[in-house]
Amino acid sequence: MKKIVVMSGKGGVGKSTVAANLAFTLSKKGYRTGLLDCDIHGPSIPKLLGLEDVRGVDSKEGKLKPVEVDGVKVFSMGFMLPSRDTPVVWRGPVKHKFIQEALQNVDWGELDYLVIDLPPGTGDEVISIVQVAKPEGAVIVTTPQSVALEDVRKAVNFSIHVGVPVIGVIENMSGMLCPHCGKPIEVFGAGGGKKLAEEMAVPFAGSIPLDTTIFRSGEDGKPFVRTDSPSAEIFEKIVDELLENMKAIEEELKKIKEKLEKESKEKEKAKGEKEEEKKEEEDEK
Ligand SMILES: Nc1ncnc2c1ncn2[C@@H]1O[C@H](COP(=O)(O)OP(=O)(O)OP(=O)(O)O)[C@@H](O)[C@H]1O
Repeated sequence: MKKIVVMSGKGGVGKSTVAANLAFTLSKKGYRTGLLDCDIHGPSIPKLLGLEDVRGVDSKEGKLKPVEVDGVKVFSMGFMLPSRDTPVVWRGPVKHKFIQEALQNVDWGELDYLVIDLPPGTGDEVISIVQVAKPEGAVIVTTPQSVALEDVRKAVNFSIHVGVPVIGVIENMSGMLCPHCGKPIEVFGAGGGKKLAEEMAVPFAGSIPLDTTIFRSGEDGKPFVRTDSPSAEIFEKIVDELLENMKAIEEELKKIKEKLEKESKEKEKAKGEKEEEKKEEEDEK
């Protein structure tokens, strides 16, 4: 099971929308997919998928059972909270324990991909989740404004620090088509995400426009990739890009690992030969 975390430098940029639709696109491509919402303070996945009333967990032999939505197995930290209106007022260690239990005890069965929706930012909870989950790739979601882009720098540096490769930066709410004249309007600007990704030498996966279909789908509890909107097609290409990047990074890491193993074996061999020579010299003496 490959784990992909979806993160953002700041809140409200569309991270959960991307996480949910990434999971449904992977499932559409034939992969067995799970979606884990790790945002304790503001779990949005239940709302985006019409699961707000799911409460409590159907546990099987001490395992937490995910809810299946159109072939995608979904589990939200929100399912474990007493009610959707209850704020979480736990201190760090309690939250860490809760996160650890949820991450280790969900009964996913056989999966190809697990998409993890992280809380916004790079705080304590994000560190806990990444340490426990050990993901293979990170997707960073941003919007074009400079305030959001500044936080992306932090998110990229965080990924580098914790050793999770960035498989793509996605610029969300990147312009919209005027419903009257059809011309593009750059509501929050555009292109900043791509520039920043280039600057920080991480892959850029694509831009998603500000689109009323995306907003409406979220309100109706349905993934927008299940609609016939142009944004669904755009998103499918973004997912292809993410998968290609992930594959390329995996191959690169495999090569590095093989090179290091070869070097270590050669070092061991040389060391053995040296010791042998030394022993022979001593014997001769
Ligand atoms: N491209 C878009 N076009 C229109 N609406 C969008 C788009 N992307 C996201 N939205 C809407 O913006 C709102 C916030 O999205 P979402 O919950 O995915 O953000 P988030 O970054 O996960 O937020 P949080 O920080 O609270 O977890 C939702 O109502 C969603 O439907």
